[in-house]
Amino acid sequence: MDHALPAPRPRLAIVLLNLGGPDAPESVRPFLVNLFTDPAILRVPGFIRPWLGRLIAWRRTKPAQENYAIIGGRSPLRELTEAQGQALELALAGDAMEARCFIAMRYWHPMSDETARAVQAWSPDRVLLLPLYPQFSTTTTGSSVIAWREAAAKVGLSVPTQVLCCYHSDPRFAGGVAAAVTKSYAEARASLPPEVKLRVLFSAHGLPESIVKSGDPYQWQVEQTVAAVVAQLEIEGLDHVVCYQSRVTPQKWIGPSTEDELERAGAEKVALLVCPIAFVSEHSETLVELDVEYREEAEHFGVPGYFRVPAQNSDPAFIGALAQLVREAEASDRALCSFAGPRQCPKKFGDCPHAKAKVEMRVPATQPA
Ligand SMILES: C=CC1=C(C)c2cc3[nH]c(cc4nc(cc5[nH]c(cc1n2)c(C)c5CCC(=O)O)C(CCC(=O)O)=C4C)c(C)c3C=C
Ligand SMILES: [Fe+2]
Ligand SMILES: [Fe+2]
Repeated sequence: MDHALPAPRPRLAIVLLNLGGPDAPESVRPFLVNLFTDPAILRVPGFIRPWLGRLIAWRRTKPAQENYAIIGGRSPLRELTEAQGQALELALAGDAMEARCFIAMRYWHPMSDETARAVQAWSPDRVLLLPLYPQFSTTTTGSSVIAWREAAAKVGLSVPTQVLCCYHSDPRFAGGVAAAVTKSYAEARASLPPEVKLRVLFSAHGLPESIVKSGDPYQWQVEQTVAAVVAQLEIEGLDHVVCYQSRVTPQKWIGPSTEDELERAGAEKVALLVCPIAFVSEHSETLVELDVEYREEAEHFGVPGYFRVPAQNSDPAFIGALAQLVREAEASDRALCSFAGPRQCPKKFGDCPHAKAKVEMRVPATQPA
């Protein structure tokens, strides 16, 4: 009789990349310092950044704390991301590889350093960096990948690593969003008088215009996502707009702003269904900015109805889409957005099968000490 044990399954460490959020009121300031001293966010000469970043963080602390106070003093992002990781592991449980999910947040715990140590201790055969940002931006995925590379180099983690840079027009991802929009649209329609028109605002996080002008593909990818979602919506005479929220610096940001769209809808007496299109999890910018601040503004402008599509969180359609993307990455023998070495910036970060466009990226090469 043959008693040979089956060969162990290859191990795949999936590192979910997200922004992170403060876990207590006293974490708000250091979280903001981490954010505003990131060269991908604050694009000023390196010698000014630590000072200016701390100053901006200091000024932003009180309003941010007030926002977090509305949702219990902390961001729900860690728990929601952990739940996404568990759901993804479960979805991949029957596959040929043994997949384990880890979380690397960019600005609050668990951050890349601690996660890289945990990944190293698990001894994976491969690593897949999977951003919880459907669209690539140098400020989000780009920054997280740079931080991961530095952390991996520090702990000597040198297994083959792939980056799934973006999935903005993935039909399964878009299908999940479309299903959520369809449901919310029907609910909103049912609660409105028939003569009141309903408009869908696809609201994405904004970016300073200068970042987009320097080659960041984010805005283009957001538009691709909206087109992919709308293509799957079967809503006759759909009225929809792409707009941008969460401006936090005085520079010019990309538009139209979600706030301007609230004002326009008020003037036109059109009801609104707001769909977050660049966030896959609920957090302060959906639960506070969209649900509290913008709702109040909509009322102020006389918008005749204000509704919101929930973020995906661990919705099975979203997790199923991620599982398929992981399988496709596994089946591919090259990095989806390849990068050469631990400190080397990719020349073409956005040039991958998912980006469907060749975009020269100018990603800051170094991280703050
Ligand atoms: C210049 C500043 C900022 C840029 C550019 C930016 C881009 C960007 N951010 C997200 C997603 C998230 N942002 C979150 C919080 C957050 N972001 C900024 C600033 C910029 N973001 C600040 C100051 C904060 C802190 C909250 C606040 O002060 O209002 C979060 C997490 C929030 C949570 O509750 O945990 C996410 C997620 C994207 C997608 C993006 C560009 C594409
Ligand atoms: Fe990509
Ligand atoms: Fe942000």
